[in-house]
Amino acid sequence: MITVALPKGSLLRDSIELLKSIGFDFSAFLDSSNRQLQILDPTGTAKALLVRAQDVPVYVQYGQAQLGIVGYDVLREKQPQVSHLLDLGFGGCRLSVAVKASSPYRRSLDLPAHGRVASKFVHCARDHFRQLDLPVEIVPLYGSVELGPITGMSEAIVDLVSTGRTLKENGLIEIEILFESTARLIAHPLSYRLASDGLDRAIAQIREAVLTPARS
Ligand SMILES: Nc1ncnc2c1ncn2[C@@H]1O[C@H](COP(=O)(O)OP(=O)(O)OP(=O)(O)O)[C@@H](O)[C@H]1O
Ligand SMILES: O=P(O)(O)OC[C@H]1O[C@H](OP(=O)(O)OP(=O)(O)O)[C@H](O)[C@@H]1O
Repeated sequence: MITVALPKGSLLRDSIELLKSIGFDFSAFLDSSNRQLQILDPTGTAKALLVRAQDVPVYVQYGQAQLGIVGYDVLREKQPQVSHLLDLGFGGCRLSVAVKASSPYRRSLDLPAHGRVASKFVHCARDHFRQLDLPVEIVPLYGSVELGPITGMSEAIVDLVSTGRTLKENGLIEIEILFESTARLIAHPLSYRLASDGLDRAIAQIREAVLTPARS
C-alpha cells in the first residue's frame, strides 16, 4: 500500500488529476462536503492524506507517506530531509519581493536598513537580505501578507506571485524575484531506496504521465 500526502489548496486539483492519470482516484477530496482527511483509492492499492501544503514534507520525512506533492517554495523554506524526485510542471509561481507602487523602492537594496519585511517565508526572506548584507526585520505572517505595506506595518513583503493580480489589486509591485517554483514529487528517502510496495512502479508511471503532454 502506497501512501501519498496531498496539499490542500492551490495544488490539490492538479495533484489529483495527475494521480488519476496513473490509476489512483482521490477525487473525493475535491468534493466540498468531504471531511475525511485520509481516503483509500477505490482499487485499495493506495491511500492519500489531505494535509496543509507546508505539512506535506513532514509526513513524508517521518515516513507516514512514501510520496508527497508540494511546492518547491515549501521545500526551500523548510529544507526537509526528503528525496526530491520530479518537477511536476504545474503550480507555477515565484517568490518575490514587493513594495507599494507609490514607494521609492525599486530593488531590495533600496529598502531602508532596519526596515520591516513581512512574509510567510521567513527563512527565504532572511537569506535573501542576509546575502545582500542589508539588515531588515522579518515579520512572520500566516497569510494576506500584502496588508503589510498597505497598512504601513512593513516597507516590503516576500510572497508568492503567480498572475500578479493580488499585487496589482492591492497597489503593490514586484521588485525582485528570489526564485521560481513549481509542484514537486518528493519521497521518503528510505522507502525510495528500498523501492518497496510497488513504489518504483508508481514513480515511473508518474514520471511517464508528466512527460506525456495530455493527461486523460
Ligand atoms: N497563486 C498561486 N498560483 C499558483 N501556485 C500557487 C499560488 N499560490 C501558491 N501556490 C503554490 O501552491 C502551494 C500551496 O499554496 P496555497 O496558497 O494553496 O496554500 P498556503 O496558503 O501556502 O497554505 P496554508 O493555507 O496551509 O497556509 C504553494 O506552496 C505554492 O507552491
Ligand atoms: O499572483 P496571484 O495569482 O494573484 O497569486 C498570488 C497570491 O496567491 C497566494 O495567496 P493565497 O491564495 O495562498 O492566500 P494567502 O497566502 O494570502 O493566504 C500568494 O500568497 C498571493 O497572495
